[in-house]
Amino acid sequence: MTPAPPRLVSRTVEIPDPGALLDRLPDTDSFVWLRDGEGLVGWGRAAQCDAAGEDRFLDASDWWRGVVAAADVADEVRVPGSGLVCFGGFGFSGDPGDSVLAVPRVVVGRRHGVAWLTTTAPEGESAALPDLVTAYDLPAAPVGLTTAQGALSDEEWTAAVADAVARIGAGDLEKVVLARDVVATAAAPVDVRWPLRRLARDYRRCWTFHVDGWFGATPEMLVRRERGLVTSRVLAGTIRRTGDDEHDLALAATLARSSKDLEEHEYAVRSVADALAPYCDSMNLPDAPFVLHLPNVMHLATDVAAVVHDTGAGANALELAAALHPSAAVGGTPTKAAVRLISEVEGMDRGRYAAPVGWMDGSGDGEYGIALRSAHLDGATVRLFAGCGIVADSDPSAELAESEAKLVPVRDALRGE
Ligand SMILES: C=C(O[C@@H]1C=C(C(=O)O)C=C[C@H]1O)C(=O)O
Repeated sequence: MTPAPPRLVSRTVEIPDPGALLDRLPDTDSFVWLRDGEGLVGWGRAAQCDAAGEDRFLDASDWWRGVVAAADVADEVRVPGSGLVCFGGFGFSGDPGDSVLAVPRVVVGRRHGVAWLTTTAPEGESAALPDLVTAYDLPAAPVGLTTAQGALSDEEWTAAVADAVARIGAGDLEKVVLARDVVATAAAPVDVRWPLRRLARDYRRCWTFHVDGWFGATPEMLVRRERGLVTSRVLAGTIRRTGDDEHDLALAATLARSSKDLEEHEYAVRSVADALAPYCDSMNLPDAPFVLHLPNVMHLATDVAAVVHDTGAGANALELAAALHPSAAVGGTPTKAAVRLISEVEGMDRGRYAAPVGWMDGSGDGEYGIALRSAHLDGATVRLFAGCGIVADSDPSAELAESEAKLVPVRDALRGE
């Protein structure tokens, strides 16, 4: 049961350039969605819906529709992300599926150079007036970090990959994405603003996020809905970078021609296109993927675009995310068989790793990324996750190396300068 929607009062005003948005964040209960200096940061909770189970997305979306219908909103900026907004983080699987949709008390946003401040409070309570002038002390670096294996040892995980390859060979399924976790422990509680700053600085083409202790910098946009235009960035097919630019370019060319990677990519694009089709018209699917260069890896990437049926009453960003999750990029093909195999062989609960994370506004516009290159912070413990698409000719030790490369962003972000 989701809670009855509260009546919220929300005010948005344009503000002078607030500088780096991450510098405005206090150290408690923050929400972050940033790419290349733009996006939203927030803190405090004016309202919250906890959801779980198979219906977690649609329960949360119904709650949000109720909140929006009851709210008193004045928004002088009127762009996607201004006015009333919620942040959401969702469980990967429906069991237990622990998820949240929360409305921050304060949001500071920037889009195309225009900045705004939104304050929201339950009716009858006065809104928090934030202090955007005081610079906070710089967050301290994590101290005394040690790293340990997660649910499976390296040997156990490569054995699970080999098992999955055999199942694919036997015709049980075509592709499955298997993930592993690694646990880092610091000597004192970690201030999430430290890794967030590093990720936002080093991974500018990714979306740096934080909701409820789940943070990371994802390169994969599950769905963006902006005034009725729907886009999705599909990734699948990966090569590690070597640090030698010339060699990396040659590797990128190999990636663009690799039949294993192209096949894996094709599954992922098809799953996104099929899932969006019932909600959208005029879909544009590029003929061939491009190579996305990130500091740690390169991916085959395809940007899918479409127009949502009936902008006003049509599916909102969260409902589209619900239709898309789990895509072949993080589940596999066919989805049901892949998700079953994941729960059989991974030996861990993914929590919110590889699930939708992002924000949505009162018009249903928003962005939900896939929570990859991510971790869960709980006090002094950080649990990092990474996974790989396994197909018929996957080599378990190469997949282990690929998962290590995908752990690099968060690992590096936790290091001191
Ligand atoms: C599962 C992850 O990444 C996904 C798997 C990829 C692959 O197997 O090539 C590439 C990008 C993502 O879709 C991860 O980063 O943990």
